[in-house]
Amino acid sequence: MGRYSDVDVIVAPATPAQAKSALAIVRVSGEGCLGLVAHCFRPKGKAPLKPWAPRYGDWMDVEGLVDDVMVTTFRGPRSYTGQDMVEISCHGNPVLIQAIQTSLTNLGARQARPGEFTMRAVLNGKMDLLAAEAVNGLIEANTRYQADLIRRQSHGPLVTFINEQVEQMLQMQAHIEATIDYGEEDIDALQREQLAGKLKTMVDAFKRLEQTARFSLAMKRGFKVLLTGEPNVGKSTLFNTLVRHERAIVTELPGTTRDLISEQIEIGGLPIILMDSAGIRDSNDRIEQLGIQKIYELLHDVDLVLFLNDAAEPREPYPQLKELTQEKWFEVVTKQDLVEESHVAEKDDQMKARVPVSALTGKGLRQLEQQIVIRLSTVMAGQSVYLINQRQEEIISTVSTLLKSAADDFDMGFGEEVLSSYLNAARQQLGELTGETDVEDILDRMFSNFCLGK
Ligand SMILES: Nc1nc2c(c(=O)[nH]1)N(C=O)[C@@H](CNc1ccc(C(=O)N[C@@H](CCC(=O)O)C(=O)O)cc1)CN2
Ligand SMILES: Nc1nc2c(ncn2[C@@H]2O[C@H](COP(=O)(O)OP(=O)(O)OP(=O)(O)O)[C@@H](O)[C@H]2O)c(=O)[nH]1
Repeated sequence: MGRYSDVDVIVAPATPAQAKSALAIVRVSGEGCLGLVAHCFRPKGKAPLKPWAPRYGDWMDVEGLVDDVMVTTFRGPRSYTGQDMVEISCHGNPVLIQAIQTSLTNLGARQARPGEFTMRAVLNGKMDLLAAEAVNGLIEANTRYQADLIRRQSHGPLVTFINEQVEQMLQMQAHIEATIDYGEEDIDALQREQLAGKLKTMVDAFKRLEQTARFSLAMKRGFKVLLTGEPNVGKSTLFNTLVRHERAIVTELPGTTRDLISEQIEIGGLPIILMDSAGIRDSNDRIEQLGIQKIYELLHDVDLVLFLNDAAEPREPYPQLKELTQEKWFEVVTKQDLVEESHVAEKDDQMKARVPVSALTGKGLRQLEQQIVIRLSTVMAGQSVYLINQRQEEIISTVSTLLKSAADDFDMGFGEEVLSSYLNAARQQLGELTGETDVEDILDRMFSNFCLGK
């Protein structure tokens, strides 16, 4: 079990310990915890405690009655941690929660470290590292959409993907070994070409996976969507309409520029930081002040740009926009109520869509929101595997770089053994991702971010 002893009985509140609430749960895990609990808990009635069946009774400490509680016992290995466990459900008062904990630490239990219950679950084979990270992700999720993504991921698609890739790498390496061992000469050109082809497929797969991290990050901090366009096209009006139309999420918005008015809303389950660039585009003076560079930076910093165009006096989109990738911006034709229907020309290609709206009548708003969601989730389209946190992102990014270098070096004519050593390094990284190598180091770093009692 390495330096992680799990013989200690650990105790921690699994619910907020500093706030008052109707109920609270104190969690206990470890060999002998049922005995400790027997010292403090007096169930009503004579029947003995049965595992997995909650019982009502009194919790006592040396001073007397602490609280009337519900106690559920679990018998290892059929528990969350895989050990004997107890859950004490008491009244949600910090004083009572603390008293229950103290009554147990006085008997020899110790306060659990953050994430230690889940760490034990990993060490006891109840879940793998990625599933444990998903538990934390679930607790941190801000929207239902995000929770769903994380839950789906925790069921193993990432592990399956990694295992498949590692298998491929091993096959390539076995192939290389075989030719190095038995062949008097180098691998022939055809075999090199095949290896290069496989490597390229692998590089692409990891690149796609790497990009999903951007999406997950945005799911946490919000997707930045910027409204731009000439003065008077209706930016502020559309901004206000979208904000009122959707439930506004009131949170702090770190990192948004002062010159921008912004508001966090939710569209189609995606958290969105809607920004009105009125402050920037207001007058030519301000554009001069801020400099073209600033606008460039802003356009590149946000996830999506809506170029608003007045239906009655359409203009050419800004040249800066045309330098962005196609999925990163689209045109919104405003004030449709002022023009004939025939002006509403929709383009065929979805990525070149021009969305007609009227903030006045509400026409086209649904389509606009749909288009925003489509654009923002393009990274995820057709992708069943994705990354949910920074640790995963860092590892996949390293693997991606290693494979890219391998492909480049191989193209430049380096030998197969060079390729093989890149693959070794990549497999080592992937082992860390799933927890096959260096588990304890990873556990240390990973679980320090968890909630107490989890
Ligand atoms: N009261 C309570 N609610 C909770 C949890 C908990 O631990 N306690 N959970 C904690 O995350 C979540 C539910 N997840 C759980 C996962 C596994 C087990 C568990 O005891 N598993 C055993 C026994 C399964 C069985 O009875 O068949 C096992 O896996 O062997 C319990 C809860 C959310 N709600
Ligand atoms: N008929 C009609 N008028 C609109 C619509 N949207 C905005 N307007 C009007 O257009 C004018 C400009 O709207 P704003 O929302 O202030 O435009 P803006 O782009 O934010 O303007 P600046 O703050 O100067 O950049 C106002 O008089 C609005 O009432 C619309 O959908 N239909």
